[in-house]
Amino acid sequence: MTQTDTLDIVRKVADLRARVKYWRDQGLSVAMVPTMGALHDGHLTLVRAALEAADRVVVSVFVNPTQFGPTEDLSRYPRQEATDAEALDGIGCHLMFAPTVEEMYPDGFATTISVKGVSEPLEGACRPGHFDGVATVVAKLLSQCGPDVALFGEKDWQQLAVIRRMARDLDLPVEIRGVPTVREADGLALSSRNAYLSAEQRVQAAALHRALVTVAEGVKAGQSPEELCHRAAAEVLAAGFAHVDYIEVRDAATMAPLTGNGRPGRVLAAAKLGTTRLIDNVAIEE
Ligand SMILES: Nc1ncnc2c1ncn2[C@@H]1O[C@H](COP(=O)(O)OP(=O)(O)OP(=O)(O)O)[C@@H](O)[C@H]1O
Ligand SMILES: CC(C)(CO)[C@@H](O)C(=O)[O-]
Ligand code: BAL
Repeated sequence: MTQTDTLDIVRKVADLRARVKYWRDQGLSVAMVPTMGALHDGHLTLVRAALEAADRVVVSVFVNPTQFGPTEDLSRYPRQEATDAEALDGIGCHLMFAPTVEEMYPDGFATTISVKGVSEPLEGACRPGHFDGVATVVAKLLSQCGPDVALFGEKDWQQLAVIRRMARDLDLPVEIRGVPTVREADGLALSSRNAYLSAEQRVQAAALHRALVTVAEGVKAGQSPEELCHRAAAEVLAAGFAHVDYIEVRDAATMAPLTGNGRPGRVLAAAKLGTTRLIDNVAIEE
């Protein structure tokens, strides 16, 4: 098998496995960054961290249909593989794994991974079945690639918590690493879905992060989380958002309500700006 300095693209699980075996035979370590493509600087930050973490980096680009609800944006989700490949090549990524839906879910596919507890509230409650789709596809990607380390963004904090739980529960031989959220100058978390926003909405969008920071600071100062979250939701609506799905303070690892037992907390939110659903979260500093 040849090994070039430029990015290679494979679409078959067998080809991914062959490439990883080739690297393993040379004693090289492997990192994986799962994505749904439409890559932005948040993704590229994960890839740069992966390049620091291992000798070889695989980025998967797969818009996973099973994590989208029937009324969600699967058909209009941005797809731009050529641009993604160029961006990955430009920063020294070694391999892009871009399977088809048939390759990932062949006829007769019948298995779902469901992570209880941590996947149930917040995103799990708003998007029924979403985390089953995420957990199942991430388990498959990790099994197909067999990396030493897999990197995920803290922007999707609950997703990271679900994946950590799954990896522990299934004894997956991989380190799950979180990477801090990359933000625009006004605080908006980079997200592929930001591409849906109009110029006016793009300005309004920063209100979500501002509201989360206010809640986190208030909780740290000893104010009531319920009152803070209630006020934050009102601020977000006043800024132009159409609907707040949730703004809540939770245990950072389990997503259970925070009980003041000294465990780290997180403020998490999802809200709709026009038809675009944005999510974000911030830490409650100790
Ligand atoms: N701003 C960001 N900072 C850090 N990581 C990010 C950021 N945005 C996305 N990621 C991470 O990149 C990985 C792939 O995410 P994904 O392809 O869904 O992109 P996205 O921008 O989150 O898109 P979406 O609009 O679907 O939320 C995930 O681990 C996600 O948490
Ligand atoms: C982890 C993931 C790639 C699984 O499809 C997706 O949920 C995402 O991009 O965050
Ligand atoms: N970044 C999370 C993937 C999703 O919203 O489906």
